[in-house]
Amino acid sequence: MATPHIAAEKGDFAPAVLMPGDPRRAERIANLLMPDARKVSDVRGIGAYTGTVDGKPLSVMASGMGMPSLGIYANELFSQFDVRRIIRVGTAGGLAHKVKVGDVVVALGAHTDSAMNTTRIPGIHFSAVASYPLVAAAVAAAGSDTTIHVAPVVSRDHFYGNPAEQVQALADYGTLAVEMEAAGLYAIAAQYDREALAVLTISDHLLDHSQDMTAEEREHNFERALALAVAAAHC
Ligand SMILES: O=P(O)(O)O[C@H]1O[C@H](CO)[C@@H](O)[C@H]1O
Ligand SMILES: O=c1cc[nH]c(=O)[nH]1
Repeated sequence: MATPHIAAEKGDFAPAVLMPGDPRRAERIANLLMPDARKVSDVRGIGAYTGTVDGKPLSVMASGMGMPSLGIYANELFSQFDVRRIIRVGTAGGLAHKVKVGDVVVALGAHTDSAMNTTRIPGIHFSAVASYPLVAAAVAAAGSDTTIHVAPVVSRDHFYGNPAEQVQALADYGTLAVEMEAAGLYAIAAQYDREALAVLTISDHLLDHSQDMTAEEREHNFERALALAVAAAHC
């Protein structure tokens, strides 16, 4: 049955959903992966597509930007459409010297400055972690590629204004990248006893902006991350 934000029926979604932030990237991914893709929802311009990859069902749907937006879609997909796993295919800013623009980060866990996870379990600082089988599948698909990293990221409520001392401290603690959704996704998956992973392409670097991707490149440059995401979706 349709929800306030998804105009589809239960069987319209595959058990695994790839979820970029950008609706245009979602359409591009669907066209790239699934010649048989059909649009199953388009509420608020957030297109959702379902088809098959190598005979296996897959859906692609954008989250919009930030945890509140992703939270709406993840909640509805897990609770109303029998979705079992969501794999975010996103962009992120590098915040440590060991990652470069164009590298891929498989987000093992996600620190956050958002209150959304603070209030989940009273008195507890919730740990937002990826699902191990999905991490393992993505790592296996990465092979020996040294530009693919497996590490914690930070999910922030603000895109602009990363305090320099916070960036340094996060890097000192092994955090490689900043984005805006993974911590929310991991927590919602845990809430529903489902699986989640974020595979992030580094689109810009907080310590050196000389190689930052343009808006168009951010829409297009995701193929390597996509291969890992599909491996996780179908593991
Ligand atoms: O490229 P996407 O997947 O949207 O991810 C990143 O880009 C957006 C900010 O430009 C935020 O959603 C952030 O998490
Ligand atoms: O949240 C984000 C996403 C991409 N790049 C950033 O610097 N921050």
